[in-house]
Amino acid sequence: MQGSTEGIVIAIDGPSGSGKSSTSRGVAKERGLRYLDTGAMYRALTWWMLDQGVDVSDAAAVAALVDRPVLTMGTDPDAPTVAVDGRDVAVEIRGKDVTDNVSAVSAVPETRERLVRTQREIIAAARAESEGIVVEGRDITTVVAPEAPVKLFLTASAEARATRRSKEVRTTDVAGTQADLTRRDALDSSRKASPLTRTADATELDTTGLDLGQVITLVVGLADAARSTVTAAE
Ligand SMILES: Nc1ncnc2c1ncn2[C@@H]1O[C@H](COP(=O)(O)OP(=O)(O)OP(=O)(O)O)[C@@H](O)[C@H]1O
Ligand SMILES: Nc1ccn([C@H]2C[C@H](O)[C@@H](COP(=O)(O)O)O2)c(=O)n1
Repeated sequence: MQGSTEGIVIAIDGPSGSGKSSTSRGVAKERGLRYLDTGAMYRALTWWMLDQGVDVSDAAAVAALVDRPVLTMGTDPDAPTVAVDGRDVAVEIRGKDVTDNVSAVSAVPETRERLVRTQREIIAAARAESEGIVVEGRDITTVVAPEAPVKLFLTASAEARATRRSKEVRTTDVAGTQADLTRRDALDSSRKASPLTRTADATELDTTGLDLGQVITLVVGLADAARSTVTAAE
């Protein structure tokens, strides 16, 4: 269990489009915490590989280069940033090319070793310097921060997720959007290295019938309860 002298860690996992980023940012803003989007880190590494002309279906080629690019993550929930070798790639990492290839890069064990190491460094710095951090991704509750006092597995029906994402990217092709989310979930859940899974001690929160404000309020409540439990125990 984490002590109150250091900031809290709130770990959130879940499938694509379940609301991890929006919820995490909202909670971090409400409680003055830092925010880390680990998916953006996998996307940034994928962008760099593609930019270098690396064949990302070749795991050995990806593994040989994972330590090359310098990733810099800004953890202010009001303005999170992601840079590769000093270049802001916030827009580029949301492109179709990166989205189509990020699961392949994420499945390479060396990719995960490198990024998990960096994520733990960012978490440790945030805990030392602030009230704590909300971290979201696919393996935060299981691998990156299994000791976090708040562990959530966010879900929503595939239809709800596709409808939300279609609205966000302004497409009427909800079926196509759903197929893309489902394809990525299948890859991320079936890979050998740290697949997306819910552990027994993570609270599952199905947000299908809830709006974003309601989800944020629920998670803030869980975070406040965890903080007061840790403080009372010391
Ligand atoms: N509870 C909710 N109700 C309605 N819309 C929501 C809710 N939660 C998130 N959204 C919206 O759904 C879309 C997807 O949310 P978000 O990007 O936070 O999901 P994610 O799990 O981080 O996705 P990814 O894993 O693909 O990065 C966004 O447009 C967001 O505003
Ligand atoms: N902790 C994480 C975070 C992300 N990934 C991979 C798998 C996702 O498909 C991809 C992009 O993430 P998103 O921006 O959709 O949250 O990155 C992972 O393997 N582990």
